[in-house]
Amino acid sequence: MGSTVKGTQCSNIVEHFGFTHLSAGDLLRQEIKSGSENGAMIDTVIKEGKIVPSEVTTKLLEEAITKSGNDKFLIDGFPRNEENRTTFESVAKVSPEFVLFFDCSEEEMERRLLSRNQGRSDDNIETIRKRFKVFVESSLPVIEYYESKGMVKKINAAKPISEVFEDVKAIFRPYGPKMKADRLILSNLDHDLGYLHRFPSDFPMSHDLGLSLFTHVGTLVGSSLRQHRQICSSGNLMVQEAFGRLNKFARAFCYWLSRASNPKIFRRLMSLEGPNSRACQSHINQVNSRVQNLAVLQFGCLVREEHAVQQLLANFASRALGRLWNDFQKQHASNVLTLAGAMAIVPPLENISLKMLAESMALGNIKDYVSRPMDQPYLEGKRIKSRSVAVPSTIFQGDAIEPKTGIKFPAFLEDDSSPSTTVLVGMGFKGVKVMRVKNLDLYAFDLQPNTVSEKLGPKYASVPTIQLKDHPDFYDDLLRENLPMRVRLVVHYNGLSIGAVRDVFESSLGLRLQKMNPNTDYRCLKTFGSYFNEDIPIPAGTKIDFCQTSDGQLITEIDGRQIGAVKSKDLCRALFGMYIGDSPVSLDAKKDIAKNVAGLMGKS
Ligand SMILES: Nc1ncnc2c1ncn2[C@@H]1O[C@H](COP(=O)(O)OP(=O)(O)OP(=O)(O)O)[C@@H](O)[C@H]1O
Ligand SMILES: O=c1ccn([C@@H]2O[C@H](COP(=O)(O)O)[C@@H](O)[C@H]2O)c(=O)[nH]1
Repeated sequence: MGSTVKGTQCSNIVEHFGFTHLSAGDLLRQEIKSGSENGAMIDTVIKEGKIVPSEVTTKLLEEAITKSGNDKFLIDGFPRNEENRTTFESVAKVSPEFVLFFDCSEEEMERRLLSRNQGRSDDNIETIRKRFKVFVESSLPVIEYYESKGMVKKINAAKPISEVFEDVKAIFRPYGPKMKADRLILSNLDHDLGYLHRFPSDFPMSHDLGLSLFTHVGTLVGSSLRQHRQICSSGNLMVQEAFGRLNKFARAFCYWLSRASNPKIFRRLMSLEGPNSRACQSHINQVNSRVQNLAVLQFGCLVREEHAVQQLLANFASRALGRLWNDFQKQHASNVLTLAGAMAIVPPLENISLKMLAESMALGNIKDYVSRPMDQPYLEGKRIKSRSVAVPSTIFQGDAIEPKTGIKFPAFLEDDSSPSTTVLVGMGFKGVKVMRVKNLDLYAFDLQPNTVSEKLGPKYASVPTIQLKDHPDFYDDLLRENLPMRVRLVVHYNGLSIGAVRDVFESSLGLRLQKMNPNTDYRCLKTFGSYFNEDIPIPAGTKIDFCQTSDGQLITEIDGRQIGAVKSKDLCRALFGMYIGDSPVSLDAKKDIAKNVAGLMGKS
């Protein structure tokens, strides 16, 4: 693609056709901001309008591909030269389905880039002209190569954005969510009863299979269960309730499945990197941990086994979990009803949103369970103790709207279904100058439910919720335990500069650090401040996230993009102390957080 409209059109394509957008230029710019060892070199190359060495860009793309969990990618602004192309193809062992070439005159490109106004170091006339030269010398030969293979689709990019997108849509339509030849076969909860369900032939089998299932499976489970006379004919209310939960859980599971385990990615990792590679193992571990959590969530409350129906359900569930892993390993279309069987024994979770259920299936390690051969009774003779991972109905069940500003905070962070998923436990707004910057006084506080229960549950189990918010040690423990947590600030007026944000944080954190530990190493603060680069725009609506990891890193993100990370437990404590420590930004919000944390620990 030429440099004219790529980013703009890629956003449209992603929205309509569900690809993962990987902009090589964006990945390189992120690398500069992350302060990595290659950062300075990349910065110089970009300012010169030249091309970064292939191995650097290829590695960044590979990492992003692995991380995405998707199998449909829109690679933007790459390969820039023949060497890029051959390096990527030899590493990734794939070539593109087709190449989009946006055609536009240099004058028009120049005009657009000069008015782009995103503070990019290469949006100046000298660099732009150098980039044009590099494009003709190095990038055009790549286009010619793909043209010789009949893979280039040319689009007139001189037209207005919406008209360009009409042409783009015509090209992408055949690649959108669409039925492939294969069919998904769903067997009944119990094979012995001989019931088999097939999806209709127009059932969509795209990369977002799970999301489509999300809508289909509810009806399907219901109809399948109705045929399961042995269980349903009794009209037993308890059985109906169990199936209601099963239905809901199956749908939540499908949603989760679509985001967490992607057999194609897994297969690719297996073949490219080998089963023992780090990437492959980390993917396996991720899925393992979710399966583990699923098991805990389901079997943790395996109650009153003497009841025949429960025994039957437990039996289905036990077999189903074993199959889940085997299906995943064999890249079979998942046997959804079998999986649904795993949902049969569930705690009463009616008030929790499907998405929350899906997202709460995380954490843990199930290596010793998943290696069991298929159909070996999965949990026979084993009782997993409940860790109460479900998010209670006392806390935010969906997106929460901060009442004074109308700004929405997600109950879960949208793009994260990993074990580090945090849930919203509090919001704060003061409407007056906080930390001397009025537009930064709105925030949300997120915590990871399982870790909270695990670390604080034992100590505070016997303390009534009402007392918890005034308990002298409670907030200290929250701050001391290195719990994964996040504060999201939302800029709610225009006109705030990143420099002002840096200044207020530097001075507030400096004071807190000094109070906490007069001998602290202030270099962490300097490093932290250095991430707030003057050219980062922060208009109203910008989200600034501070995340603490369990190993004491403070990660700063702006609109989902990491701008820096610094490892310092003191700095983490100082930062989160601003919200749940002494003299917090909002005392009400601090107390709300305590109440919701109590909920996460299973208190009502
Ligand atoms: N069809 C169009 N008509 C007018 N302006 C457009 C059109 N498409 C994009 N623009 C504007 O042109 C500028 C550059 O677009 P964009 O950032 O999408 O280009 P790009 O190809 O991704 O650039 P680069 O390769 O430098 O990252 C933006 O300010 C965008 O709003
Ligand atoms: O594969 C790549 C992609 C980009 N670069 C460098 O980054 C800038 C900006 O790229 P955009 O795609 O326009 O955002 C580009 O001029 C190159 O200097 C690269 O080296 N390799």
